[in-house]
Amino acid sequence: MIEIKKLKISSNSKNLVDITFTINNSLALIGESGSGKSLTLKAILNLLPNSLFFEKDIKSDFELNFDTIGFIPQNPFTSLSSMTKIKNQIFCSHEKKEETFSLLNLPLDILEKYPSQISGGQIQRVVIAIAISRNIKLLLLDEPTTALDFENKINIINIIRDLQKNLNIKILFVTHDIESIRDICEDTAIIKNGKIIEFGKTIDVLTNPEDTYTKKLLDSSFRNKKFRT
Ligand SMILES: Nc1ncnc2c1ncn2[C@@H]1O[C@H](COP(=O)(O)OP(=O)(O)OP(=O)(O)O)[C@@H](O)[C@H]1O
Repeated sequence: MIEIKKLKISSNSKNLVDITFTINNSLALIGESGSGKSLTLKAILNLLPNSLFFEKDIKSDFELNFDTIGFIPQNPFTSLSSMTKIKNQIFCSHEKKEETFSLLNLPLDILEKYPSQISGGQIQRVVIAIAISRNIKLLLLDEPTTALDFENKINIINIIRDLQKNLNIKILFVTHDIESIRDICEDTAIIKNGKIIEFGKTIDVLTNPEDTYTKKLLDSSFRNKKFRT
C-alpha cells in the first residue's frame, strides 16, 4: 500500500494541489486538463520543478525511487532517442531484456534496430519494456492512451492488464479517458482543481457517482464516446 498522506503543491501565486489518497492495488486518477494530475505524478517521481513549493508525506512499504518506479509517458513516440539502437535504450542485463521482450511479445531482433525501423505499436511496447526492465513495484502511467488511435489504445489496455497479472506491481493510471481504466483500475479518484472530490471502487464511481462533477465528467466521457463511434 502506498499512502499519500499529504501532498501540497503551490506556485508563488496559487495553491495547485492539496490531496490525500491511497494506492491499494491499482488506482485511476481522473480529472480534466489543469486539475493537477501531472504535478501529482511528478511529485511521486521527485521531479517537481524548483519554481514550485511542496509539502509531501508519503508512506509506502517499499522505498520510492527510480529503481522501484516505472513511468509510461503520454506520448511513446517522442520518448525514444531516434539515433540510438533500442538495445542501448534499455538499461538491464541481456537476460532481463529477453524476459521483458517475451512478456510483451516483442521479437528480439528489435534490440538491434533504431526506433524508425519498428512499428508504432512496437515503439509503444518498447517504452513499456523500458519501464518494467527494472524490478519495479509501482507503475505510473500518464495518459498512455490519449495520443493513440483506437486499435493501439485497446492494445495498450490489454498489455497493462496482462502486466498486472504477470508482475506484482501497483498501478497509478492518470487520465481523463474514463473508458480506458474501467478494466484496469480497482479504485478511482476524481481530481478537480487540485483536490480529490470523489474516491471509491471504480465500479461504484462509474456506475453510481456521488459528486455532481463526477456525474458531468462521466456524461461528457460517454457523449464523446458516442460522438467518436
Ligand atoms: N511549473 C509550473 N508553474 C506554475 N504552475 C504550474 C506549473 N506546472 C503546472 N502548473 C499549474 O498547475 C495546475 C495543474 O497542472 P497539471 O500539469 O498537473 O495538470 P494536468 O491535470 O496534468 O493537466 P493535463 O491533463 O492538461 O496534462 C495547472 O493550473 C497548471 O497551469
